[in-house]
Amino acid sequence: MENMNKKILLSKDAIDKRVKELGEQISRDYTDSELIIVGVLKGAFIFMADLIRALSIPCRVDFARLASYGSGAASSGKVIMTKDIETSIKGRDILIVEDIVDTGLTLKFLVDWFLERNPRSLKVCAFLDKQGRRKVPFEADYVGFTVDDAFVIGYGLDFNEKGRFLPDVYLVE
Ligand SMILES: O=P(O)(O)OC[C@H]1O[C@H](OP(=O)(O)OP(=O)(O)O)[C@H](O)[C@@H]1O
Ligand code: HPA
Repeated sequence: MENMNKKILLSKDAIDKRVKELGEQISRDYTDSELIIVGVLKGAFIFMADLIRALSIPCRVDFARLASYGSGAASSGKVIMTKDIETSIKGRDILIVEDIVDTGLTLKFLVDWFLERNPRSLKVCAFLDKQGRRKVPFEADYVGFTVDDAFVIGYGLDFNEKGRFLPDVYLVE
C-alpha cells in the first residue's frame, strides 16, 4: 500500500455527515422496533460501529462472514458462509449492514439465506454501492454513497487486507 497511488474520494467529514443522515433515516423507519443489525465481516465493522451510534433507537448486533471463490473481478460467483449469526431472526426486523455492494453476489446470497428463516422484515444498508458492477440484480434499501467502478480502500475497506484503518476513503490504482 505504501507504493500504491491513492487519491481521496470521501473525506472523514463527508462520511460522518452521511452516516448521521442514515442513522436518522433508519431510526425514523424503525420507531417502536427492536432492530437486529447484522454486520458482514470484515469490511463492515467500522461503518456498523458508527451507524449504530447514529441511531436513536435500540438495536442488537450480530455478525456473519462470507467468502467468495476467486477474488475481485475474477470471482467465480460461488459464495459460502464461513460464520453464521448466533441470533434467532424469526419474526424479527433485520438490517444487514455491508461496506460495499459490487457484483451483488454476496448480498444476494445472504438475503436468500436469511429469508429462509422468516424474519418479520429484512433490509440492507450498504455504505458504498458500485451499481455498474452487478452480476445479479440487487438493490440496497439504504446507501451511503454511489461510487464508480474503481477500487476503493479505507473506512473498513481493504486491498489485500491493507488500508482498513484509514479514516477517509481513497481510490487506488
Ligand atoms: O458484491 P460482491 O461482489 O459480492 O462484493 C462485495 C463483498 O466483497 C467484499 O468482501 P471481501 O470478500 O473482500 O471480504 P472482507 O469484507 O473481509 O474484506 C466486500 O466487503 C463485500 O462483502
Ligand atoms: O473497491 C473495493 N474495495 C474493497 N473491497 C471491495 N470489494 C468489492 N469491491 C471492493
